[in-house]
Amino acid sequence: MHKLIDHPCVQHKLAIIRDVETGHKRFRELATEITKFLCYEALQNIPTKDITVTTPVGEAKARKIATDLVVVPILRAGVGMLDGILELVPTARVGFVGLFRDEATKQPMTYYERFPPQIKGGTCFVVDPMVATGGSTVAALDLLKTNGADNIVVICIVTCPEGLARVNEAHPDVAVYTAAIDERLDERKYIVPGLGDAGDRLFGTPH
Ligand SMILES: O=P(O)(O)OC[C@H]1O[C@H](OP(=O)(O)OP(=O)(O)O)[C@H](O)[C@@H]1O
Ligand SMILES: O=c1cc[nH]c(=O)[nH]1
Ligand SMILES: [Mg+2]
Repeated sequence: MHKLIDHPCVQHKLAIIRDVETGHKRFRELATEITKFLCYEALQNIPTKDITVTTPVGEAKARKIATDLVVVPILRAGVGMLDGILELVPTARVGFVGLFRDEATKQPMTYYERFPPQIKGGTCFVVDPMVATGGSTVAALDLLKTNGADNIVVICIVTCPEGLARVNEAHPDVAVYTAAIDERLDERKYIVPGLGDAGDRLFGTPH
């Protein structure tokens, strides 16, 4: 399952973050701003509990979030989405998956994993700006599930049909929230038109 967030505010920011002229400072700011909108949408279906609060005037029926939230950025580029989620959900816990895509084989290589115990029973948000072949996302989801997570949502900024199909085939229970579903992958397995190398654009490293 996937959900494309087509809201004008998201699409306006997406237009700027895609632009090759946008530098790393503005790119980082936009990644945070876009992530906040995507996270807001992804939070729509999290468990809540009914409570009663006493206002100065009377008793009000109310709802509070009733799940532990764990954000899991995929290093490195996923870190660019962490602040946006934490601004929206400051109490979220944070786990990390370190993965990079081998330049030659395009296969994800895992170099780090660290999760809080609340991935079991809580709601996990895996964040990475790009779901290209989907290999990195599937590897992160495999790791999380092996460690006991069973309620996971993916938030990305740009994906493509191939990546969505791969994630959906391996993990049909996981919803992917995205600001864009682009046309295709090129011969280097970059998303076209995409936004280039998200990690390099976020952190100002040369590609
Ligand atoms: O869907 P895939 O085909 O697996 O590609 C997407 C992955 O590639 C990028 O990371 P990269 O390997 O460049 O690592 P980095 O974040 O350290 O730059 C991106 O941030 C995803 O993690
Ligand atoms: O288009 C792409 C594909 C993989 N990783 C990126 O950063 N961008
Ligand atoms: Mg990169």
